[in-house]
Amino acid sequence: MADMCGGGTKFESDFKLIKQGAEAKLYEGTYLGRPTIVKERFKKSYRHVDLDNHLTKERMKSEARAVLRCKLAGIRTPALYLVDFERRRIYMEHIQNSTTMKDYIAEISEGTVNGNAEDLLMKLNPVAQVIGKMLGTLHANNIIHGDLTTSNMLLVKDGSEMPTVVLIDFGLSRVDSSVEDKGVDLYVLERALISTHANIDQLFQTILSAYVKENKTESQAVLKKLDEVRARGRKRIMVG
Ligand SMILES: Nc1ncnc2c1ncn2[C@@H]1O[C@H](COP(=O)(O)OP(=O)(O)OP(=O)(O)O)[C@@H](O)[C@H]1O
Repeated sequence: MADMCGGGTKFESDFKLIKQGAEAKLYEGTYLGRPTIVKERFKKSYRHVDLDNHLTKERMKSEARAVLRCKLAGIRTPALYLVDFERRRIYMEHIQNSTTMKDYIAEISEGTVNGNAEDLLMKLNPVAQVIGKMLGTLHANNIIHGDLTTSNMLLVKDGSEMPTVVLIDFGLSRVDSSVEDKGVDLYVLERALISTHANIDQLFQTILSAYVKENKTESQAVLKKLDEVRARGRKRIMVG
């Protein structure tokens, strides 16, 4: 094997496991001299091996395709360095000095006097604008993220006035999409915001206002779909 080195593999000596998620293991290290994150998807033993290989390969392909489309559209994502289908690994840029939006909101909330919602919204306004603009661009380019949560947005602390937001984890993404898909994408984000961050219902409105400006041609149709998806969600909750 090409990457064997001494008793262990070269990969294991070069990369350190940093997270074991539901779908994948995450490693950090250096690849071709650059700080790198490697995402290695698990084998699912409950699935037939051929089906599992096929599904994993498709997911990795759609992840790579979406990242490329984002780059063309000017949306910041980690650069892809290598896609190794055989070992189920994607090597990507390690976004340095970053924090997830989830942690950032929690951090800002802690520093807000008595959890004052107005104060909190004012502080989060610049980053909400950037997120809305980014999502408007994403959808205007027919890219669906598929898992828009505040853990999948990284905020780079580079001291600049305009926040830099990097979108990650495109494992459920698609690049061929309908207005319905876009409505669902926004609904996922709304639910994620409501369930993890109390006190900031208004934040989603700020994100939507910026979204509308960026995705002018179809935003009204997407917002209408969003309303329909919300209504379906409420019905499901009532029926149980
Ligand atoms: N390229 C990157 N640069 C910096 N940090 C990253 C990068 N990719 C992932 N992370 C960090 O690792 C976390 C998990 O990443 P990711 O969502 O891709 O993995 P996952 O296994 O799908 O996670 P989960 O099971 O929680 O959805 C992110 O929230 C982020 O903190």
